[in-house]
Order: sequence, then structure tokens, then C-alpha cells
Amino acid sequence: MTPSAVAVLTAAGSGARLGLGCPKALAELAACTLVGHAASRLSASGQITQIVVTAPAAHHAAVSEALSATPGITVPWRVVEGGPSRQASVAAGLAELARTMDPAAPYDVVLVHDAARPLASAALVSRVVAAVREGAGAVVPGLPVTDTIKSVAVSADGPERVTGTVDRSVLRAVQTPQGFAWELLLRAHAAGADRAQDESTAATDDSSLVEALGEAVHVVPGEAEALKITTTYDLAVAGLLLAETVAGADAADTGSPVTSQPTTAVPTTGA
Ligand SMILES: Nc1ccn([C@@H]2O[C@H](COP(=O)(O)OP(=O)(O)OP(=O)(O)O)[C@@H](O)[C@H]2O)c(=O)n1
Ligand SMILES: C[C@](O)(CO)[C@H](O)COP(=O)(O)O
Repeated sequence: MTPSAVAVLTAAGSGARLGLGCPKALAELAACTLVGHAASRLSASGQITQIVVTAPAAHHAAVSEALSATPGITVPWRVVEGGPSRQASVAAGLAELARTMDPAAPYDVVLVHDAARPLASAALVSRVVAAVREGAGAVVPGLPVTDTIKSVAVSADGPERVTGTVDRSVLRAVQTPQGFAWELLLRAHAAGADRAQDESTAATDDSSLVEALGEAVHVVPGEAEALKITTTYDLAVAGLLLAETVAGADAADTGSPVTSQPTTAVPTTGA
């Protein structure tokens, strides 16, 4: 049976902290939307056979248009409505993948990736898929933490007070794409479904739902380029990183839809 890795690309957030007045996934970096950057890199990995993108209900068409306008997305994609939390949005993407799966050709790997991490490279996508196929049921990219981390007591009427210093040698800042054996992620989302309706109770990533099942989660090296865009500062940093990549590796295939050469339009639907 031919193995098939599929992806859920989350883009249904509001982008309140970015504050641009549009969903974060539609913010632009070098004349391409964040969701377009992320999808084109998933596609460029050559590992993914289809992408389901979650969008805010009111911006379904705009997200589709953004993807249609992005050069370099050669794998089939489609857009579904997201939910009230990231966890709910991923669940909606998984439901769409499950609904349309050919039982004769089941998926072996599913990636969950954030449009908010537009510069995660095609190489990182491949690394995560490979680790799942080598037998890790759940895989996250992670980077060592470089700051000294303190725990604090928070008080309503005074400054925070430090209660301890955490051993940072055992900490990792985890990123997306996160990769999973298909059946395992379905099981993890089913078990944690009661948390998904509210962002305050929802899991902030998918691997924590796997942890809650008592299953192992493995770490592969992450990358600085896979930074999460939360504020305008992050967007500015990503712009600098992208400019450096384009200048330094114009000839290399990084999966970026942005090059200094004219690009050719590609098919615009998930078909
Ligand atoms: N209900 C939600 C909330 C978030 N996301 C996605 O999950 C990723 C990480 O979320 P976050 O960075 O928190 O994005 P926003 O929710 O858009 O940001 P903010 O909290 O500032 O509004 C993003 O790709 C976002 O689009 C989603 O698909 N559905
Ligand atoms: C999934 C994630 O990108 C891993 O670091 C992160 O947890 C998303 O967090 P957010 O609170 O939704 O921004």
C-alpha cells in the first residue's frame, strides 16, 4: 500500500495580538500571505499528498483566494471552517480528512502545522514525516531554551515574585509542523474533545493530547526560521529572515513562493 502523509494547516485564528484587522493567516510577508507561505513549503517538501486548511467562517473565501494566488502549491488543498479554539480547528480538519479518506488507501502520517509559522522549511516538514515513518508515533520539532526561566507567584496587588529557577536543560520550545501516526492523532483528539470548545481549556498543541493518552512524543531538531508570528515584531523578524533566505539561496529550492525571479501561476484549487 502506498503511504500517504496529509496535513491540517491551521489558519482560523483571529490574529488579535497581531492587530492588523484581518486574520493573521492573511497578513502578508513579502507580498505573500502567511497561509500561502506555509502551504507552499508543505507542498515543496514532496511529502504531503493533500492539505486541509482551516479558516474563520467569515474569511473562508479570502483564505481560498490567498491560496489560489500563491505560486508553488502543487498538492491538492481545500478549506474548511475552523472552530472556537485551535484544538477545535484541528479537529475540524481531521474530520474532513477522515470523511474523504479512501479506505483502500488510508493515510499513515498526519501533520498539523500553523499558518502562524510561515517560514518552517520544507526540510523540517520532511524531517518530521521521516521520524513518524521510522516508528515515532508523535513527533514535535523543538529548540533548546536559551533564556533563564523563572517560576513566579502572581499577585493581583503587587509585583510578581520569583519562586524558583527552572532547569532549562530539560526544556524545549516546540514548534509546528508536528507529525503523528494517523490513528494515534484521531484517538488523541477524540479523548480530549471535551476541552476544545473554549480556548482557555483547549490544548495549545496537538502533542499534548497525545501525552494525555500516556503515549510517547519524540523531539526532532526544530529551526529558528519556524518562529511563530504573534506580534508585529515577529512579522518584522520573519521579513528579515525571508529577505536573507531569498538573497542567499535564490537558486536553491527552499519551498518559498518568494524569489527574486518572476514566478509562474499554478493551479488554484485543491483539485
Ligand atoms: N480558533 C482557532 C485559533 C487559532 N487557530 C490557528 O492556530 C495557530 C496558532 O494560533 P495563534 O498564534 O494563537 O493565532 P491567533 O489565534 O490568530 O492569534 P491571537 O491569539 O493573537 O488572536 C494559527 O495558525 C491560527 O490561525 C485556528 O486555526 N483556530
Ligand atoms: C502549536 C504551537 O505553535 C506549538 O508551539 C503553539 O502551541 C500555538 O500556540 P498558541 O497559543 O495557539 O499561539
